[in-house]
Amino acid sequence: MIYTVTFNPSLDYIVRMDKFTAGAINRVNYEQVLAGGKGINVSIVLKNLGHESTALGFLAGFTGEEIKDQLKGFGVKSDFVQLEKGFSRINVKAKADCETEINGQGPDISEAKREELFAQLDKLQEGDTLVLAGSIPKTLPDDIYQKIMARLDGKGIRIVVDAEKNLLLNVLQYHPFLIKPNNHELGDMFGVKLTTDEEIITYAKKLQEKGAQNVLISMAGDGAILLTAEGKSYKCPAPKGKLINSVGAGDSMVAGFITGYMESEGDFEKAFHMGVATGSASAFSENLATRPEVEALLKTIA
Ligand SMILES: Nc1ncnc2c1ncn2[C@@H]1O[C@H](COP(=O)(O)OP(=O)(O)O)[C@@H](O)[C@H]1O
Ligand SMILES: O=P(O)(O)OC[C@H]1O[C@](O)(COP(=O)(O)O)[C@@H](O)[C@@H]1O
Repeated sequence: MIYTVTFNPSLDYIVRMDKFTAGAINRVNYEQVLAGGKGINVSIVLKNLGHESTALGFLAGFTGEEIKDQLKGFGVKSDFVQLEKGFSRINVKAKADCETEINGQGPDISEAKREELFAQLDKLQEGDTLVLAGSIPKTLPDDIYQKIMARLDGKGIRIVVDAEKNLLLNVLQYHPFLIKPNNHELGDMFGVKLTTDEEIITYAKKLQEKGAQNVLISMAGDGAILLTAEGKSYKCPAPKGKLINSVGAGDSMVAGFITGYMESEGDFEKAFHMGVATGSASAFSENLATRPEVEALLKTIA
């Protein structure tokens, strides 16, 4: 069984306008409200690709209700811990000549509510896959993913982590099966700007030295690089297409990789190609990738 955890789910308010001017009234010509947050996006894309998962995490308020309803609409199973105060955040994605994102901070999560999630995770079994993805509300300590991995250590659960900076660095000692920073996040972790593939591979290897098994580095329109635990490396350019909405492309890549890995019974190159095709299929679409869109792009890669 696959479980995704989103500590800080969101409603993504996606708007388009011809021009965005800071400090002025901007009127939009397109708007959409989508359930989001990294683990949630992974669950939606897994479902689109034909795989069941259960979305876990925390929801609050009227926005939380909408997120739950949208997931139901997608046919995604969920079992969120309900918070009594506050509301799940709203993340604004403003697309004009350039993209501006304003991500909310999210509700407080008490110790007792955290324990409720931990109790759910204690029920995971050998062979399960767990995706820990996205930021955490400011009120939580940034060793929370580490605490979860320590708790599940040795149980034979395949853990995938998609998070930034310390949240990710802190878990490496527990040997996550897969991590997926993008090239900018990888550079930020080491305080450097990475420009060439060689530099990216050098720093991705440092994450392996710190304990990560397989490291997938996404590079938006430049495709991706995979370093496997067995010491192999793969590079794949992104398929050609028109960029429409890159929100959720990284999450889609994670879902595609897991799908490719399961369907090929552990072939990393196939998983990698499926990941790239799924990321790009989402980037080339208003909504998250569907299976036919992914299959069409996969033919251009593999
Ligand atoms: N402009 C684009 N053109 C083609 N593919 C894209 C584009 N942006 C993203 N992708 C695909 O989605 C994957 C993940 O995108 P990226 O933006 O690197 O992730 P994140 O959203 O985590 O920053 C890329 O490796 C690529 O396969
Ligand atoms: O948890 P974070 O890092 O604030 O990111 C949340 C945002 O990331 C997304 O999950 C999209 O992520 P990606 O574009 O990296 O795939 C949005 O749905 C959401 O608004």
